[in-house]
Amino acid sequence: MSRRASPFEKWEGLGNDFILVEGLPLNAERVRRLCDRRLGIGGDGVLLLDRSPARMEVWNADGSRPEMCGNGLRCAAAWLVAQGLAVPPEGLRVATDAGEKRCEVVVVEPDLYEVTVDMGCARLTEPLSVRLDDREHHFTSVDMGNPHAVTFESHPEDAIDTIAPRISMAPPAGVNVELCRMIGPRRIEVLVWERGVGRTLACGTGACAVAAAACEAGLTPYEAPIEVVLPGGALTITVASGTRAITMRGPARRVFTGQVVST
Ligand SMILES: N[C@@H](CCC[C@H](N)C(=O)O)C(=O)O
Repeated sequence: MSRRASPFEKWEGLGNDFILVEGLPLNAERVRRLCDRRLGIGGDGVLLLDRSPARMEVWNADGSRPEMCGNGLRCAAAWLVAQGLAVPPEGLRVATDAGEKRCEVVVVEPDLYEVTVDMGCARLTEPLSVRLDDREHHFTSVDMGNPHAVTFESHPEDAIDTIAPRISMAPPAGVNVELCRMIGPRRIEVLVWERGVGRTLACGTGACAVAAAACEAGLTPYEAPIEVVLPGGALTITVASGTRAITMRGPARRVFTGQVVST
């Protein structure tokens, strides 16, 4: 039996880590094996990338296919630049299942990049209320291409591991859950439970959804940079008033390279 080796790179954005591959045939089972932290490479997801035209396809660690990934997109854009792709003056355009996104990539040091992304417009959808263990939980639903349930209600300390996984199963397709606390006029602390992954150190689309929900609730102003502080670090998010068009700025780092070996 012949063994084929395909190159991969491992990248992370605030500890949200991804296996980046090009031209590797994927299915749910293969993605689960690649993302397994003991039996595979380990990661919160796999990003299948094309250079020309630039495109990112996202897979969650459980083998499901979300529409969009903010931290992943910063990694994908930085990867394209690291491959030597010529970047037009107006920035890089990367196609995703949630539409084309414009990215600006700055090299900070070898293997570390700062990426600013036009994430498109946050869309507020039907609020979500869930009754669990005799308590009603209220969430602002925000569509960033993928679905988010955001709350500023106070919760017990373990809620991210106890309540959030149950909320994340909300029909029809599940949601990413963000438990938030204002810690300054333009600073928000957030814990994330990601659909198809579990608790992660950061979520880019989640940070955008949180900022949009906070502006909508009058907790922080539109048009000014908001610092969203996640366990893995902070992202800077700006929400335009009216359109709710969002920009996200944060790091992307190449961690290692290797080969996927398969028979
Ligand atoms: N980590 C991501 C979001 C990845 C997709 C998400 N788990 C979903 O199922 O929608 C981000 O940085 O945005």
